Amino acid sequence: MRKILKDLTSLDEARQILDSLLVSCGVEHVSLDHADGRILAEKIVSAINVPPFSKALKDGYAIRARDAPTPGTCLLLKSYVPAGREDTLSLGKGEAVEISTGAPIPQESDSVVMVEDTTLADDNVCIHSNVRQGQHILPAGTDISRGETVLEAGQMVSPAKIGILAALGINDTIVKNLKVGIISTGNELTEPGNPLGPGRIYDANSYTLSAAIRRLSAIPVAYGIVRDEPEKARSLLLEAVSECDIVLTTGSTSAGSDDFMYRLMEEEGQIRMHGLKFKPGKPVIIASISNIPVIGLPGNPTASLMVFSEIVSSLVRKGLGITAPARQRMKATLMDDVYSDNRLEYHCVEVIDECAYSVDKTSASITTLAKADGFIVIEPEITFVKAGNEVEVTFFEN
Ligand SMILES: Nc1nc2c(c(=O)[nH]1)N[C@H]1C(S)=C(S)[C@@H](COP(=O)(O)OP(=O)(O)OC[C@H]3O[C@@H](n4cnc5c(N)ncnc54)[C@H](O)[C@@H]3O)O[C@H]1N2
Ligand code: MOO
Repeated sequence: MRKILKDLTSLDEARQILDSLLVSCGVEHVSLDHADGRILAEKIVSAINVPPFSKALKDGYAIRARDAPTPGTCLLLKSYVPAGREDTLSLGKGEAVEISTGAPIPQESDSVVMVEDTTLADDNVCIHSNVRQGQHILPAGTDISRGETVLEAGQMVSPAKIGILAALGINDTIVKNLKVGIISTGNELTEPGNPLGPGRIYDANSYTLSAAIRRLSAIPVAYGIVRDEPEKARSLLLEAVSECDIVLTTGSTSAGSDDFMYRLMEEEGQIRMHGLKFKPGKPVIIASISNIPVIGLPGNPTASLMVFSEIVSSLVRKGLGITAPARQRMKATLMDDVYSDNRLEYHCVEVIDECAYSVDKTSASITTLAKADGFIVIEPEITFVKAGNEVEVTFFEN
C-alpha cells in the first residue's frame, strides 16, 4: 500500500529526534599511513625528547662563544661531526669542530657559527661575526619534552600530527572507528563501470555518501545496490544493523507503491519520523533498529547528500565526540528569481563577487550540489524571492 507523506516534521524537530538517538563507536589500531583524518581515541604522551640531543641548525662550526669574543678570532679546527654521528665529541678551549645541520652538538660547545661567517687558514677557522651563546642550536627536548602530552583523544589526525607521532617513534595509533553502512535501493540502479541498460541509471548515492562519511572521519561500509525486493532488502538491512553504528539507506522512501523502506523499518524497529518539511529532502525516515540509528534518505542525489550533510552529519559527529566547525556566511545579491513551495528550502547558489546565482537543477540532479558554494534559506511561508534582493549565503563546509 502507498504511504502518503502528509504530516511533515520540521527540520529543527528532526534534528532533536536525531539528537535523542544513542550512537556507539568502536576503536581500532591504524598505521600512520592510514591515520590521516581519523579521530584519535588515545592521549599521546611523549616517551622521548624531540630532538633527542641538542642539534646544529646550520652547517658551520661548533665553538664555545666565550672563545670568540670579537670578530676576527681564529680557533683550532679539530674535527668534523656529520649528522648521525654516534659518539659525542668534546671540545677544548680555543677549539672549533666542523658540524653539519642536524648533527649533535659536541660537549662544551654552546654555539654554532655559519660557514658563511668564517674563513679557513691552515688548521684554523677564523670567525668574522659576533657570536651569541646558544646561536644556531636547538636544545634537546625543545620541540617535545619527555612526559609531555602532545595530542589529546578526540583530536583529528592531520599531516602535522602524523609528523608528531612519527617523530616520537610511534608507528600505529588508536583511532575511533564509527562505521556507517550504506544501502542503495532501486531496480534502476547500476554499479558504475558497467554498461547501462534501458531505463537504468548509475548508483551515485553510495559514492557521494561514502565520500561524505569519510570526510567526517567515520568509516563508510557500502553494502551495494538492493533491487526493489523487500526480503533481500530486509536481510541486508539487518546485516548492516548488526555490523554498523549507523545505517543509511537511499531511495524507496517516498510515496510510490513500491517504496518499501519505511515498512521494513517499521517491522524491524521503530520509526521516529517519516517526512521532512524540507527541500531538498522530503521523504526522509528516522528510525532505529536494535538501538542502531537507521536513516532512510531520499533517492534524489542532491536531496540525499543535502540531508546527510545538514542533518545526519551531526549524529556521526556525536558518535565520534567531535563538534561541527563554524559555518561561514555572507551577504550577497540574488541574481535569479527563485520560486519555492511551503517547505523550508536550502536553495543552492554559486557565489561570484558577492552575487549569488541559483544553480538549482532540482534535487534529482547531482550537479546542483557539485556547482554550489552554499545555499540561501527560504522559509516555508515564502514562495518567491525576486532577483536583486539581498540574501544571506551559508557556505558548505568543504
Ligand atoms: N507523489 C509524490 N511523489 C514524490 C514525492 C512526494 O512527496 N509525493 N516526493 C518526491 C521527493 S521530494 C523525492 S526526493 C523523491 C524521492 O523518493 P524516494 O526517496 O522514494 O526515492 P526513489 O523514488 O527511489 O528515487 C528518486 C529518484 O532518485 C534516483 N535514485 C535513487 N537512488 C539513486 C542512487 N543511488 N543514485 C542515483 N540516483 C538515485 C531514482 O532513480 C529516482 O529518479 O520522490 C519524489 N516523488
Ligand atoms: O527531496 Mo525532494 O524534492 O525535496 O528531492
